[in-house]
Amino acid sequence: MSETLVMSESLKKIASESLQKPPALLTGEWALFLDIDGTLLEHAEHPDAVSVSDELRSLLQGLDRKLNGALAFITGRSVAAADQLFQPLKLRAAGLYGLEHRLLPDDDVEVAGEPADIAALADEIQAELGRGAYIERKGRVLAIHTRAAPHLLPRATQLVEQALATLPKGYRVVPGNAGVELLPLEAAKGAAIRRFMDIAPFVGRRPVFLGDDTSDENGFEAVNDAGGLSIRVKPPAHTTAQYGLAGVAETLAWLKSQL
Ligand SMILES: O=P(O)(O)OC[C@H]1O[C@H](O[C@H]2O[C@H](CO)[C@@H](O)[C@H](O)[C@H]2O)[C@H](O)[C@@H](O)[C@@H]1O
Ligand SMILES: [Mg+2]
Repeated sequence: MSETLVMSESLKKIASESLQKPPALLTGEWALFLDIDGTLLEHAEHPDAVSVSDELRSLLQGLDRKLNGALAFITGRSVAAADQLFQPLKLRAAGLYGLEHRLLPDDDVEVAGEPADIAALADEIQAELGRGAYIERKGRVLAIHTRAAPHLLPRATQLVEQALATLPKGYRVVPGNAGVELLPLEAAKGAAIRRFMDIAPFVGRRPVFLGDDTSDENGFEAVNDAGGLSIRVKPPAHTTAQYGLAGVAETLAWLKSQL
């Protein structure tokens, strides 16, 4: 390895390690936006294999109360999937990277169907990758999970990238955690956060967003621009987040300290 490469690798490490833990701060002035997987929940082998403890439910309920409702999930899962996980707790939520919004905890969310071209693509990818990959079909969003067969990730990524040429314009490919996702351009966590920030009880507060993934970077930019606070869980070498937390356990401890 060249000396320059060694030096830049060690500089990257320092950059990531130098991210400070976030300060204690949640008062009535703040609005809290939370990613789910990898932030509140440790990753599991399969999307359906995660579970939510009663302790986490009460923590979220307590924070929601403390913030007078200015708390929302901002997740790549659908709102229905988030509800299923956290039941009976229902919170405000943006699902599918902001394609779905539940602005009030009890509102219904209209579930969009799967377009024919996305359905055909999902079938083709499943046939090509076989059972080692799990294709999560989320209407207009496709997640190809390769956690159980990591060697399939490069091919999975190639297949969705190739599909961009044949699909109607307006889709993009985003790296997931042990997988890759295909999503409409308008599905972006930053836009989802901005939408909440325009309405009560969020309006006028400063946003805080916690997330752990590439798709969360856009949310970090949105809260940075709004004078808020961005926190990356397990921060990599490069992130636009201002603060870092080492993992799910440290994130939950920080959230608890805000009650
Ligand atoms: O935005 P998030 O709330 O973090 O959701 C992102 C995706 O999370 C889920 O997939 C990831 O977590 C699974 C459970 O740990 C894991 O098996 C998978 O490998 C991860 O990629 C979820 O299934 C996706 O729909 C979300 O988009
Ligand atoms: Mg996540």
